[in-house]
Amino acid sequence: MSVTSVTQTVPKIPVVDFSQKGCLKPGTSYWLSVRGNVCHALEEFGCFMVVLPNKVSPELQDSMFGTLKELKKMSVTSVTQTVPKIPVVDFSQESCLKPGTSSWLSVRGNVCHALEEFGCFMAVLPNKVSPELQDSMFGTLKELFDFPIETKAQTPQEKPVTDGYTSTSFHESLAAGTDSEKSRTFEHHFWPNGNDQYRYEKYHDDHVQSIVSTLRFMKYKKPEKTGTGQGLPAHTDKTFTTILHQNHVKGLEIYTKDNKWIGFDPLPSSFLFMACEGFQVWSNDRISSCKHRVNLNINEVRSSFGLFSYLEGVIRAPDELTAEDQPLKYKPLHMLDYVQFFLDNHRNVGVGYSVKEYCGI
Ligand SMILES: O=C(O)CCC(=O)C(=O)O
Ligand SMILES: [Fe+2]
Repeated sequence: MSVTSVTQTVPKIPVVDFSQKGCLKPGTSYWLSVRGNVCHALEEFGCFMVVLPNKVSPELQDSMFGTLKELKKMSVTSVTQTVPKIPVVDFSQESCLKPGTSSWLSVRGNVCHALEEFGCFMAVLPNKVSPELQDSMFGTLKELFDFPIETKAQTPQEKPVTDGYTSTSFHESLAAGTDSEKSRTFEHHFWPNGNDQYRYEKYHDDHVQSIVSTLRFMKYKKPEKTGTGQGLPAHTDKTFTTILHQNHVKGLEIYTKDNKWIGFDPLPSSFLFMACEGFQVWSNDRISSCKHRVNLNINEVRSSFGLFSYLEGVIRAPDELTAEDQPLKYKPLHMLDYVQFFLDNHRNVGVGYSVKEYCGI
């Protein structure tokens, strides 16, 4: 595509080729040629198409259009829509994590509103999860589930936090604690010589002292038949908070205050943040734990990661959240004891058992 002449019989927008290095150096023959084409094109059409081969790499394109797609989705999704949608909170401004700045105040307002209304929100962090990081995370997840069943079944386990391997006919999950020791034990169980891709604990904030977390890898088999609701039954997590990240295969749904199931539309650089049962106790029911399920309708393997976080010790609502018209709703809750109780008794108490039954007043 050197130069398309402007004198074609079927008129076409003229193309000017800027691929030669010298074409921007005044006086060179390339420059003279390009200048002639530009002038001619402008005189005839008032415009031209500029061709700059290799200047816009496929990666740059992907990143530009990816961001555009995210922005487009963000602008139409709001917590005040009439058809409810999972609220989106945009964390793209650097200053939004600096307390007191206007973007922090705005994000804080959106987070509180979303949690009060839905118990969850989708956090959009453009450019924080690069395509390379995504590939590496989902690549590691695939490698993990490709290990023989015997290796997976012997994954180190520690109670009460649900580390280890579990499976049903539709779904497998592998979980490991996120402190350095547990995560190293997990890594060496699968890769005796270590695996650089797996070493995620470098992303973990070790200043979050009282939080115990489990990182769980989940893989859902292709549904045998779509529309049969295979996946995970409706439940609330027995954690304080859960943060989910998934591949492109939809299926996660959350239950709204007006009793509707709404689907989560994942974006590559986004997470779903959910307030869970511990949060409900701490907030004295101001925030309800987010009820959700996985309902597979696409004939593809769905993969997801969950960071399940628990608070060590006892949770009680702070004074600010209890008042005469808002009396205390829960006895103090020892989260890890509650998790252990549920693990030991879930067959008897059922999947719908919650903190209301365990320590509600
Ligand atoms: O796979 C998902 O997105 C959700 C998993 C989930 O809800 C759970 O493990 O508690
Ligand atoms: Fe869950």
